[in-house]
Amino acid sequence: MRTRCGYVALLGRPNAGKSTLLNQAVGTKVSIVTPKAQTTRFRVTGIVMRGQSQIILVDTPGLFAPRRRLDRAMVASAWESVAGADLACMLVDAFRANPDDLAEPLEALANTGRRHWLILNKIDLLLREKLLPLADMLGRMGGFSEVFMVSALKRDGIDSLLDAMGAAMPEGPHLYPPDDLTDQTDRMLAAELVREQIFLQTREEIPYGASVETETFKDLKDGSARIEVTIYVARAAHKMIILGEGGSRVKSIGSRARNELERLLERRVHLFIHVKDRPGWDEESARLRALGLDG
Ligand SMILES: Nc1nc2c(ncn2[C@@H]2O[C@H](COP(=O)(O)OP(=O)(O)OP(=O)(O)O)[C@@H](O)[C@H]2O)c(=O)[nH]1
Repeated sequence: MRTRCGYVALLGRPNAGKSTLLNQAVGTKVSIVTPKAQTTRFRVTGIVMRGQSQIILVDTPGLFAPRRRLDRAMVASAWESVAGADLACMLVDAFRANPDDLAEPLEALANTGRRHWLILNKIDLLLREKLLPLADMLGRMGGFSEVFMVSALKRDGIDSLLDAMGAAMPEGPHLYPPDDLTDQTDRMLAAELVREQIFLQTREEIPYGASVETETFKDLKDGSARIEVTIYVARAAHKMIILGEGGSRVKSIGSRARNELERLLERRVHLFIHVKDRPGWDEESARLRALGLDG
């Protein structure tokens, strides 16, 4: 039997549920999930085997109107993922969908000339009578060749979606070994899990102004890992908030991130967190390059 392999770009407004879908598809956490919008900054791939098909899923930063430079870079990065993909999937939060708000990205997607599918997510929050007309309207607006209705959270409809994706991949050799789940390194995962905790444990603009980098990742003789990460914050005042009274918040960020890391890496982890302020970090092109988002 011939093998198939291809790239699927996952697109969608912030908070549509792309990371949740990616993690469900892969079967483990490869992308951080928070209730707040715009948490995805890296293009993370998840690799899913479906019979003879290898599906390489690319999670993209949220598509939204560019305001600051980092935002523009994130939007550009999302469209770049589409250009390199065999299939583009537009994920829409069916519960909060506003067709007017979607007109522009749907048109832009249709104009790429790539094969594109619509995935209506969060159907667990919606009655069927509301869902079907929405699917019909968006399906026509975006010229989608297929429309799927899923609940990424409840894993409803995910298997049929993956079966269809597998069958839609072009014939070709697999690009990754069959047991690879992602191309995200453990270094990147460590930084992302710390960033996830910043999103979960601080409020308002603080998480959006913070970036996290893994400085060292050492394998120790006893099988554990020694990891040092730095949290860069946009303002000195944010540093105080992230540290918390007597360092209590950064301790809590560190211990939750470490627990997650130990669970996912299946090894003991010693995690050290430094907090530094670097005003205007998100305007620096060097930092954008470090995030893989220059342009
Ligand atoms: N009820 C419900 N909630 C969902 C579903 N899928 C995702 N969510 C929730 O929606 C929120 C956003 O999910 P994410 O997966 O982080 O969304 P995202 O599209 O990756 O967001 P960005 O990182 O902002 O691009 C989280 O609180 C999820 O738990 C779903 O099928 N049903």
